[in-house]
Amino acid sequence: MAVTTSVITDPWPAPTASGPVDADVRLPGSKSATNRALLLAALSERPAVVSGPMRARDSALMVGGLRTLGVEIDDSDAQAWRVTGGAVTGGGRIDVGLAGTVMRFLPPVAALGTGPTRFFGDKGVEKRPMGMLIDGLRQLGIEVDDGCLGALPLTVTGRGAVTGREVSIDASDSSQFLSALLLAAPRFANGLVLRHTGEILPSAPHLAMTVQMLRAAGAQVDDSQPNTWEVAPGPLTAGSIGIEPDLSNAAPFLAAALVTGGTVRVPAWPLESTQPGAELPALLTAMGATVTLNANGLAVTGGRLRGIDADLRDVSELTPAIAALAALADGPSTLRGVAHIRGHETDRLAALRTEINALGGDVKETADGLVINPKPLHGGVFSTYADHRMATAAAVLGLAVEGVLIENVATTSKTLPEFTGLWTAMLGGGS
Ligand SMILES: O=C(O)C1=C[C@@H](OP(=O)(O)O)[C@@H](O)[C@H](O)C1
Ligand SMILES: C=C(OP(=O)(O)O)C(=O)O
Repeated sequence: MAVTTSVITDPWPAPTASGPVDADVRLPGSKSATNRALLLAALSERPAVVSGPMRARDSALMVGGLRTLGVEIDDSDAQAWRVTGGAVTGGGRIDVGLAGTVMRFLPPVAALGTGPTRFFGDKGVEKRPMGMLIDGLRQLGIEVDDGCLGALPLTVTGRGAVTGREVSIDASDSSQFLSALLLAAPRFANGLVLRHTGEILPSAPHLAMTVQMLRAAGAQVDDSQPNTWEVAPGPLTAGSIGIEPDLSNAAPFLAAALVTGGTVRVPAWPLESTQPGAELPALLTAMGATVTLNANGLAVTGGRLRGIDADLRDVSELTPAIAALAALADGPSTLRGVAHIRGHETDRLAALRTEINALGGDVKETADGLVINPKPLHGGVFSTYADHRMATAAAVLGLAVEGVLIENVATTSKTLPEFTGLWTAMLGGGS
C-alpha cells in the first residue's frame, strides 16, 4: 500500500490565513473505524471488504500486523480492501509504530494463533500505557512476556485458542484496553465477560463504536450493565464495511472557520456517529460558531471566538485542536477530564503547555487538563513530539500567528498523509 505525503520542508511554515476561509474539505476514512473493520474482517469466516478505508501509517501498520498473523489483505483497490482471514496463524514480528489501535488490538488476536509473536514499535511506544491490558490477557490464560515492564516490546505466545472468560481491569488509562479484548472476544472459546473496575472511563464513544461494529459483524454483545460487557462466542461475518470520514481529523479544518471567521463544509458528515468528532458541532457552537448539519454534510461558520469550560473525557483526541482554538479565543478556557492523554502519542498536556507557551501563550496544566488564558502569540518553532495532533494544532495557531514553523509536520502521516495538501487547498492554494 502506498502512503504518500505532500510534505515539503522541515520545519514547515504554517500558512497564515489571508482572509476568511471558504472551503469544502473532503476527509478520508476514520482511523478508529478502519482498524476495527480490518480486524473484524480478519476474524470473519468469509472474505470481507473494507470500503473507503483510511490510507495512512496506522492502517498500514494494522494491515502489516494482520498479514504477519496469516491474514490475506488485497489493498490494490484504494477504495475497497479485500480481507480474507478466518484462521489466525500467529508467530512473527509486528511493528506497531506509535499506533494505539495496533499495539492494543493485535495482541489478543495473536493469542488465537500458535507460537510467539513479538510486538515492537517506535521510540516512545514503551511510554504508552499497556500494563492493564497485559494483566487482562493473563487473566484469560494468555502467555505474555513483557520483561516485567508492563509495556512494549512484548511477546504473546499463542496456543491456538483462548479459553479464559472473565476479565476485570481498570481501563482509566485507555479505553483501547477494553476495545482490544472485546473485538477478539467472539473468537474466544468461551466468549468474554469484561469488567472495568476504575472510576473513570475515557473515550466512551470509542467503546460504543466497538460494540456497534461487533454487532454489525454478527457478534452478540450485552452492554446493558454499567462498566460490564458480555460477548458470546460465535462466528463473525463482517461482509462489507463502509468507513465514515474521520471526524477527529476534521477538527483542525473546522477550527479554521472559527479562527478566520469563514466557513468550512465537510461533505458526507454522518447525521449520527459513534466517532467522538460527532461532538464537534456542539463544541464549536459553544466556542462561537454557527453550525448546520444536514444530508449534504456539516457547515461551520466562525463568529466571535469564545473560550470554553469543557469536559473532554469522551472526546479526548480533540483536545489539541480545541486547545489551539482556546489559545486564540477572546476569553479563558478550562479543558478538563483528560488526564489520560498524558499517555497518548506524547504527554499531550505537557506538550501543549510547552509549545503554546513557547509562542508567548499562557497555558497551565492541571491534574486532568489545561487552563488557557489567551495572550498575543508570536512565531517560532513548534515541536510536535511525533504527534500528528500536535502538528495539526500548530497549523491552527499558524492561521492567525505569523512565523509558526511546524517541526516534523510529516508526523501527520499517522492518520492523514494528505494533511498539508488539504490544508493548503482549504486556504485557496494548490495542493
Ligand atoms: O479506540 C480507538 O480507536 C481510540 C480510542 C481513544 O483512545 P484512549 O481511550 O486511549 O483515549 C482515542 O483517543 C484514540 O485516538 C482512538
Ligand atoms: C490517541 C490517538 O491515537 P492512538 O490510536 O494511537 O491512541 C489519536 O489519534 O489522537
